[in-house]
Amino acid sequence: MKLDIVTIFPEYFAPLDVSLLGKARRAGLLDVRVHDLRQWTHDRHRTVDDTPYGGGPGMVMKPEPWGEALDAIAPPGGPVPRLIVPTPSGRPFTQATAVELAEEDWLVFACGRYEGIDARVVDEARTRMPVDEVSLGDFVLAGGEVAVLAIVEAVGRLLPGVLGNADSVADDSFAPGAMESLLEGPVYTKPPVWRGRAVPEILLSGNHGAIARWRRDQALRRTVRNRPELAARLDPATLDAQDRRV
Ligand SMILES: OB(O)c1ccc2cc[nH]c2c1
Repeated sequence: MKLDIVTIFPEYFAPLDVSLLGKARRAGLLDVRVHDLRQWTHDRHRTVDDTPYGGGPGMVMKPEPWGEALDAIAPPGGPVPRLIVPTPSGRPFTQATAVELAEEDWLVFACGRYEGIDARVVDEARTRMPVDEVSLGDFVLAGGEVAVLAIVEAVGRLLPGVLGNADSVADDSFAPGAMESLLEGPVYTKPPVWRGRAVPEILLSGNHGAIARWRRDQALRRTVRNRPELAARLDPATLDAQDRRV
């Protein structure tokens, strides 16, 4: 998968050189290019923002540098990427979104700053590529960079070969299939007793069927407790009276 990231803070993406994603890049599974938006400015101050039409606080990112950046990265008439634009006003980014994006060959990320990017940039981009404006949640960051890091990690870990144990993806919270709308339950490792707290006996039993049932029950309990709106989506048959009580 090819990723192009456009930002005025390229240094934000140093973390993409470490851990899983760093290994994936070195293994050739991910081809990540980070671009400084200011390379597409032409004035002495390398200006990327200006005051908002209609008044109001803050500054807005100018369309010209973005237009030139997208033209340079994905020349019109050439191969077409999927443009991802993090914004607090975007559609919710979920595990299902990550799974969908992991199927793409080429993603371009636009990191907004200030009050956002001039709306004509996305409008114009939509005439020649798919554009997803996405939000990580009902909170506001100072720009799109942290959101892009999160999205790149959520998508990158789904690519074949990136995670050492591909099975763990299937057990993710929200993973399509058995775990959809379910939170992962608690996990344990050695020692068997730590500060007087023992690992649940069932996990030491070797009874894999019983362990699977216990884990699902724990996932259901945690989902009912922490995300009742997700639990409400579950088939009632999978939630018995005891689980609903948690
Ligand atoms: O919270 B966010 O995902 C986000 C994304 C982009 C911009 C641009 C300025 N503030 C932003 C916040």
